[in-house]
Amino acid sequence: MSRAASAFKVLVSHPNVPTPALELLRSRGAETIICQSVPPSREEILKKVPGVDAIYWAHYQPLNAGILDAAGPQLRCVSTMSSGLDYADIPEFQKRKIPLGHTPGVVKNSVADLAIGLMIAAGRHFHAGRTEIERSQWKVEQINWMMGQEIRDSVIGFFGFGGISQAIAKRLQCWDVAKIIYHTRTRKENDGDFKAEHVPFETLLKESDFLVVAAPLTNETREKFSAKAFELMKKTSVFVNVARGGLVNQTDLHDALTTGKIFAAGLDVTTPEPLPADSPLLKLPNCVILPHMGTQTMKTTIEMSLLAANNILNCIEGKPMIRPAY
Ligand SMILES: O=C(O)C(=O)CO
Repeated sequence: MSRAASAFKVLVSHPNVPTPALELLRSRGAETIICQSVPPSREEILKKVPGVDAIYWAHYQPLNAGILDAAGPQLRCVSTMSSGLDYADIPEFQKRKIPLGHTPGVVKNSVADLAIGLMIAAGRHFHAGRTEIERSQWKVEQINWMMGQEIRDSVIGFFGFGGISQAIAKRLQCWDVAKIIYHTRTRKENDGDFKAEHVPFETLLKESDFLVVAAPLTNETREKFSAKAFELMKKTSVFVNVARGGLVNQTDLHDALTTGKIFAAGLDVTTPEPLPADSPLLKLPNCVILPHMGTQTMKTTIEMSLLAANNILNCIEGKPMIRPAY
């Protein structure tokens, strides 16, 4: 264990941060100031944050100038406990030269597992099938009932080809897929490891049998999947989003699912979150929706929490963050 830094204060924005991460911070000299509200209350954060050396941001509320101003000029660093940073005002951190860390990498396995679950659940009518049982509509005598899409012999397309997409591609190596294609701004050096091919966005849309979205939400990717995109996709295609709801125009997705432009969708992320219980998307038989639980396993949550703590500790101890955001 490295030398304990002199005492410093860390504001922890959520009471459920795993104990190993809190113990790690304390073992290296941190006094942890833990917010108790669930869901986190901005009022409590603003009350407790003045004077801290570091902020451990463990939820998805805006992380912006308001929080940095309230913390004060002694603030040395912030780490989120998330991979995505769409809720953080990164330019504001850059302007103030405050290091910001996050937790990509460690999320890839649990999100990849869930994405494959969604590919199958949406492609094979898990939601509609369950509903039919509840409605006593189990039509097992009909040979063409609940016909779904198979992963075998399919073209699997990825929008984004970072850690999560690559973890999915790695898992699919033994699923007898026809081809793996992906679209990113630039070609990935290691795509050959996954027998994947870089293609233009339009080709991704036209050729994918399963299209998985696993890219950050930025100004460039916002609503990238709208009517124009769904129009180009195969009528038999399955659309899966494990990234952020904001990459999709949900009204257009609803239209694509109800008019047969695409076959089905599996979503772990929506806009807004939580999705209102009366959302029209929830009424669709060909849409499987989960409450943003890609990283919800104990193993991954602990890994994320430790990485966030280590980002902060590195910074306090004068070393580069393990996963800096910029
Ligand atoms: O880490 C993230 O950004 C997540 O969305 C967790 O599911």
